[in-house]
Amino acid sequence: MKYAQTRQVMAIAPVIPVVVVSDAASAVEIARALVAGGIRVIEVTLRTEAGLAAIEAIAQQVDDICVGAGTVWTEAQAEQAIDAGAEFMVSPGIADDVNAVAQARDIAYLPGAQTVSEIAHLKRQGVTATKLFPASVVGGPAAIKAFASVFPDLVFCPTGGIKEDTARDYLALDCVPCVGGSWLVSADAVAGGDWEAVRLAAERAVALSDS
Ligand SMILES: O=C(O)C(=O)C[C@H](O)[C@H](O)COP(=O)(O)O
Repeated sequence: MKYAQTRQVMAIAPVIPVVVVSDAASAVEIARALVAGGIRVIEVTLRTEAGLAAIEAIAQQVDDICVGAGTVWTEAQAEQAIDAGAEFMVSPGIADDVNAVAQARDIAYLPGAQTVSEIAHLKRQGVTATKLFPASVVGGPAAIKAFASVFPDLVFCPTGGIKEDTARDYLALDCVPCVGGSWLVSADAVAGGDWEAVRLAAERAVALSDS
């Protein structure tokens, strides 16, 4: 069971941008803008029809970015995402079937958890890194501190409700190598094709790791 890859993905940038795309072409533009701003990782959610095609297009057309699939709930989705070129997978909650695929295919995986019991379940499955979702609702940095006290060997990627101005509070915790968030790629920027706004948001996100 190898989960070292998950921590490698979490070490790429202080933020894993979570994107919801409506077409593969704009996904490629988004990924290029993120790379131009210094963020070399992207989580494309499978919440839209275009998600898989977007992962494939980014994997084939954008250099120097680690592309992953988000909102992965089923074994079939996991297999399809990996076949499309996903290098990591993320689920908002526990999805044991997806975890089994991640282990069988030796790919980085960040399953979500909300409670101590869910984190304990994931730990029993061999998971050493979890997405905490929705982080702001679950209790923010204070909650993560409390979770970390009973799971000192785990790391967290809090996601959900985190913005540019609150990310630093999470990243200040030793057990939080990165956060996830959709704020870098706003719906307005995508609708207007404003890739420069995405690049600038990525640049500001990189700066979050400066102490
Ligand atoms: O689709 C998934 O797999 C999710 O778990 C949900 C996303 O991670 C959140 O939508 C990001 O949260 P926001 O930054 O608050 O928008």
